[in-house]
Amino acid sequence: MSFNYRDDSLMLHTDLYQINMAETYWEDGVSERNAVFEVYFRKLPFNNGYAVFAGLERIIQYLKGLHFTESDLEYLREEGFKEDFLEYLKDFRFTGNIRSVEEGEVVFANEPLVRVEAPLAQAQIIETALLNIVNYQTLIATKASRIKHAIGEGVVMEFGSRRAQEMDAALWGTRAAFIGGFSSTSNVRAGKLFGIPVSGTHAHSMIQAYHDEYTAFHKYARRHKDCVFLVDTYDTLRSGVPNAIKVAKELGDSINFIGIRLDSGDLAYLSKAARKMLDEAGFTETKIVASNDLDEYTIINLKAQGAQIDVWGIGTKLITAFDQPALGGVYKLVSIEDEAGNMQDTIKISGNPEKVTTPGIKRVYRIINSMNHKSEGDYICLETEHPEEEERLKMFHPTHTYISKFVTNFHAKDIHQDIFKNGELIYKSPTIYEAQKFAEENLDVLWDEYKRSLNPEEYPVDLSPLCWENKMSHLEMVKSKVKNTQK
Ligand SMILES: Nc1ncnc2c1ncn2[C@@H]1O[C@H](COP(=O)(O)OP(=O)(O)OP(=O)(O)O)[C@@H](O)[C@H]1O
Ligand SMILES: O=P(O)(O)OC[C@H]1O[C@H](OP(=O)(O)OP(=O)(O)O)[C@H](O)[C@@H]1O
Ligand SMILES: O=C(O)c1cccnc1
Repeated sequence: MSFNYRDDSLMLHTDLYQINMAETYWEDGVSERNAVFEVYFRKLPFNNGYAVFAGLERIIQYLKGLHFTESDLEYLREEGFKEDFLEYLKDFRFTGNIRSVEEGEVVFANEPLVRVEAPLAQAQIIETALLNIVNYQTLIATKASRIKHAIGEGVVMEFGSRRAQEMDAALWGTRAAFIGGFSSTSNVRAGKLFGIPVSGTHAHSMIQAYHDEYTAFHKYARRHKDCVFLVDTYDTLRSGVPNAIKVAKELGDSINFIGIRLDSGDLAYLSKAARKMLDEAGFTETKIVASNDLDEYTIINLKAQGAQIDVWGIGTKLITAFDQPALGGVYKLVSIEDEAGNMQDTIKISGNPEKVTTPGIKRVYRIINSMNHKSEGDYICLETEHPEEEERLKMFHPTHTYISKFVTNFHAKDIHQDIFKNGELIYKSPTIYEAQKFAEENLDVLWDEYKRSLNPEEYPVDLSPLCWENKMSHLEMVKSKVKNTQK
């Protein structure tokens, strides 16, 4: 086994069955037929009322210049793929269209997030990577948003790299967390690659290396003007905080005594006691940083106890999406070109009504009330429809259709952007700061009832009457086909 292919690529970052299906299409002469797939998830993660979309930047990087390298083809040859098909794969490039919601967009269950319109074989092969990217990054951006929501105005540092499911997750996870509202990361490479602010304190090992806090704090301060001293190595209130105060007093203006960090024990009690000691010593501006397996639940609880924590350091429970380790995003075929060159909508049936796919090439509009600028819900319609031109819109629940309302005086915002057109990247990515701000603005459009972390209201994601009728007629068509097969 070798990891040293000079031309390793992400092309084979797919499931074998995708390549087998692509081969089937190619051999049958249908590989170039236009196909439309949609990425969406069926259930919001963490029982949250919304999700924050992330992953587009990596999708762009992945698709740009995607091709089979020599060693990719060599490997497929060894796996038994034949020369004629390998010859076809040699010229593989992504030549399709991508429409996607932007990073930081607030999204909901059952609405298309990314739409791929491409030759069938291409659209098939890229499924695995697209889901891999969107499922993880959206999960982490959403977890980060929940944590940030619990914190409110406070600063939150991302500390997860050491606990992440390997390096890619640490890197892209911290980026997603920044989009979701985090303030900085401890991962220096993420700072370099993405421009996320980096920040950090120091570890217990530094105190242990010098055997005492007083010496360690002094040594650290010689090269680091901005100091956050970790105070819980031996005894927080009897040793850590007094030593930090002593060193800060001795060094005076030659350092910025920015803060102390608590990493164990009763964080509510210790933070209150430490606040008192710092204030009494005149360090009223010195902040208290807390870490230790924190998540939104502990944060809310600590706040309820009156904890005096200004800055939060969050690792494991964010980066591993501890309470829900996967988002179940799927990739479904909704329309495909027939022999005559016409697009035919397709459906996948399930005993579970929530799992029946919605056929057709669609758009998603956020229906924003023009009076209060809050969203009435999302409206999924066929691409040919123009709700933005309507005066009055009927919105109804797609499975419980009796739940309906008429909306007037609204603005319909198309939540997707064109990203690739005929294989060419036409989208200009925002900065990471713009993506974070975009997420904040999108959350502002939601009523608080959808944003609370516990038992939020269900946000309406509705189908247009035309889209719904199209779904019903395909359902009927498939049912009668099945009946005829049984005869
Ligand atoms: N006042 C508090 N209320 C609720 N949870 C708290 C409070 N203080 C700390 N916690 C949380 O309780 C957990 C305590 O973890 P644990 O039992 O491992 O103790 P510890 O303080 O980390 O001890 P150790 O010295 O072994 O590191 C952490 O998740 C921490 O965030
Ligand atoms: O608790 P998390 O949310 O995962 O945040 C990251 C943790 O990583 C560090 O602990 P670790 O024991 O790895 O190293 P240390 O010796 O520096 O405390 C740090 O002190 C945090 O507790
Ligand atoms: O800078 C810190 O305090 C830090 C960084 C990574 C993990 N835990 C803490």
